[in-house]
Amino acid sequence: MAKKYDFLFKLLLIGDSGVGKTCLIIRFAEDNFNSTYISTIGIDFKVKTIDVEGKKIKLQVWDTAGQERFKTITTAYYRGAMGIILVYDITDDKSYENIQNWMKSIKENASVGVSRMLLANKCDIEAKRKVSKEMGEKLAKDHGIRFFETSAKANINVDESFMALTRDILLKSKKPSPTGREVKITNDEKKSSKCLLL
Ligand SMILES: Nc1nc2c(ncn2[C@@H]2O[C@H](COP(=O)(O)OP(=O)(O)OP(=O)(O)O)[C@@H](O)[C@H]2O)c(=O)[nH]1
Repeated sequence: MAKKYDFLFKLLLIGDSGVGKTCLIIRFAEDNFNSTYISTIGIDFKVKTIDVEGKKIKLQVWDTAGQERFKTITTAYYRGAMGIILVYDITDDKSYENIQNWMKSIKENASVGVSRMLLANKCDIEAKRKVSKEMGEKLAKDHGIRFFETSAKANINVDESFMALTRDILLKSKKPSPTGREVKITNDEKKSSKCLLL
């Protein structure tokens, strides 16, 4: 059977528990939102194929548990990621401060040259904002990465941010670099699964 995509990219979302990683993925992959909070256990993923610059890109988007107790499991997935999305919650300043620790974790566990992006989620709840847009922009600039304020709930900048990161990876994959490879997907990986690896 003919392959239905030109590239397969693995993306990974990290950030403190409750910042909205799962909701961002569900909004992106299924255009849906649920306000019931079910904390991710270990790791999970969803798949979506998008068109970028005339190429069919299959995205395998990995959702990690933000809770510290799953750190050993989740960091094991950093290495295979071609893009890592760091997420904080604009109503939770601790989640913003912790981005530095998540950055450190990338340095320790991810492949050199991985594309990174910073998302400030829950921008629909302006009344409870604790982290200004400027603070987010500065943090992203300090690390030389893209930044978006997003809302999984109100569907703000979700597609745009995933598209931008995918475009960055595609650009890199056209040049010879450690991340510029097409990865194969196994049959077991083809369907989205719920809460793997305890
Ligand atoms: N208002 C608002 N609430 C959101 C948004 N995104 C997520 N939430 C809510 O925040 C809570 C946590 O969302 P999750 O997506 O489960 O958070 P998570 O980062 O995956 O959490 P862990 O799995 O524990 O790491 C849920 O109650 C969501 O409904 C958003 O953009 N706006």
